[in-house]
Amino acid sequence: MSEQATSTPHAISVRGVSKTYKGGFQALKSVDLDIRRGEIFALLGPNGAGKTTLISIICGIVKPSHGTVTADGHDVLRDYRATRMRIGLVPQELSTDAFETVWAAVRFSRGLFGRSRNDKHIEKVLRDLSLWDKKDAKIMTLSGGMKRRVLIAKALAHEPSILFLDEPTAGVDVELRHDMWNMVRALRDTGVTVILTTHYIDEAEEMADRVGVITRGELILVEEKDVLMRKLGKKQLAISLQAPMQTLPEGLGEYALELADDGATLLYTFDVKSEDTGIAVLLRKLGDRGVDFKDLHTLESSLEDIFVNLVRGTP
Ligand SMILES: Nc1ncnc2c1ncn2[C@@H]1O[C@H](COP(=O)(O)OP(=O)(O)OP(=O)(O)O)[C@@H](O)[C@H]1O
Repeated sequence: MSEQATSTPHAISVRGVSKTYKGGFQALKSVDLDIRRGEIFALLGPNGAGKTTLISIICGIVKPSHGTVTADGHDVLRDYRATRMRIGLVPQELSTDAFETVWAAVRFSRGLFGRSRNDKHIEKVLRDLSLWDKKDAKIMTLSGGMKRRVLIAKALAHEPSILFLDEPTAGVDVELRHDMWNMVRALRDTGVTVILTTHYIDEAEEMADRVGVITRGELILVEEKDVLMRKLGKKQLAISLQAPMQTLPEGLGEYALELADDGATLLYTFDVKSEDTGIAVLLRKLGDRGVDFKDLHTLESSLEDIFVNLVRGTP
């Protein structure tokens, strides 16, 4: 998809960024990436792929070996204070200011980025994150889920326009995950650009406008989520057989068929884009060969299937 020409710069622009750590390990290899203003961008990748390294470089915390990063058109290293003020970062680790109250910790975070005191804003952030009734509680007394909310509140205290969430729902229960997703969507609706890293593909499938896949330090794909699902998604017809089969029926080599469920199901993979799926003829040919079935249904691949194939290098 072509980038729309606009006079305003992208929220984030990464150009030719590589990172080799001391000791010689190359964690990133010439990454180029533009994050559009107001989108939710999910960065997916297996363990050790380079996600945290990339985020840390974008936030100006880690220095790239090569390349440049701009936030709202400002270089993140040369103009660190100006860019850091625009960026909120919710790190993976839980907060360490255990003895602070929620209110004090969040208010302090605002000051760190040179913003003047604004108790009204802090109150709004705490209310939006359902933390208001915990404002005087010491952080150590909160549940894990509440501590995560405090991390988000701290990241939002200085009114950033770009928010990074590094594995926002790692290890949280299902209910809290859904709350998080709603919070992130609500933020996007207020105009905040959101970049999240995740291991959970359903999280990206649920929330992201665009998806980037990083593996072994290379950004191998950036795509609109819907386009990705259409382009790389497969559809399958699952044919439940009356009698299980050990081998595929003869003479149907032109069809992408495989047996599943110990031979009780015949799976036919067809092209989503093609006009003619070939299903009608296949079913007739199966009938001609005496293959009876009791049920038919279609299956669509998930983002997870697509991701696994991409990372394995067999899209
Ligand atoms: N300070 C460092 N010095 C040397 N190697 C490092 C350093 N930080 C990270 N690495 C290595 O760089 C690679 C990428 O790490 P990174 O944390 O960016 O991956 P990740 O995609 O965020 O992984 P995870 O999902 O496990 O958090 C890993 O192999 C890691 O061991």
